[in-house]
Amino acid sequence: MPLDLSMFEGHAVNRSAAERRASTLSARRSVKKVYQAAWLVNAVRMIDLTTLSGDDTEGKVQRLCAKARQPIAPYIMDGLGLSDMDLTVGAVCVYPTMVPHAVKALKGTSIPVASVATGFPAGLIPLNLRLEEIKYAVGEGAGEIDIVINREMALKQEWNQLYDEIAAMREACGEAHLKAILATGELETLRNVYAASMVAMQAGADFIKTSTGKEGVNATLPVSLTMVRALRDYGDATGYQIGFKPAGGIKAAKEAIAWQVLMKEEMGREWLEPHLFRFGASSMLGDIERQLEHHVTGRYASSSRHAMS
Ligand SMILES: O=C[C@H](O)COP(=O)(O)O
Repeated sequence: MPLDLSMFEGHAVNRSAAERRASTLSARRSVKKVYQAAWLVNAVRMIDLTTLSGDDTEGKVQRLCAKARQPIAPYIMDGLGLSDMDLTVGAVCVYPTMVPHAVKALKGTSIPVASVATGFPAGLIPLNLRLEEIKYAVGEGAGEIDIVINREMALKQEWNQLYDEIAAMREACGEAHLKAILATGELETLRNVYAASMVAMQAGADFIKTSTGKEGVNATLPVSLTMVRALRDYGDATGYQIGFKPAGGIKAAKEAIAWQVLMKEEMGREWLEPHLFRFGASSMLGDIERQLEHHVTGRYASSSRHAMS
């Protein structure tokens, strides 16, 4: 199916309105304190627990996968009355050459392995190599592929070319899910963010994702609101449900609540499930565990920089 430009051409996004709306998503106003622990546990189910560093090793990936299998210490789960719950994160996200290590370490679980691909994070290698990288990661066992879009095409508003590239990536993924990283911090305008979201969804993305975590500006609430409105408009027009993944710089438990409030208010409860929402985060789980520990014991065993009050 060719790209339908009418789904986004001429669509204006008012930045200050998006910023105003995002600033009212304060966790304290929308989530009663007594329910915060439940929202934090739900956030854990939706984390793509990530390591994307130059010094990644098999051992580091094994430790990450152990945490993915048991994200919250058993005594905290007991204290929450959740000792029977088989809580895991949503996925583990790694570089392509780390996929076999993650697949091995997650054997026997239903936790998917997500791999970045297509020349992450800049994507500035020829398309045939980007497609080969997808096929390599899928061949090694990745069930989810996080691709990066070509920012030059988005900045020049070459939407048909961008659509063709993402459609080719979709095909290279085969059965694997495709998450399209827009790198919104590099797209200059919210109008470009909205258009790129629409192009990615029309080209077959299962999820749209804000950032690689490597841009100067990564996930923000106003940009997320723009993307979520795009996926809502796309759903209204086509009937398809597309997932959303904010990623990059999300570290604090209270941020996990703010993003869930955004999804609940804009999309409804259904978008608070791992098949339609993920947090891409390398360090947020640690703060969530500290806050849950505090909820159970009334104290922090280790110092927390991100108290929820
Ligand atoms: O996709 C996930 C991001 O790369 C994670 O970014 P972060 O390390 O800032 O949490």
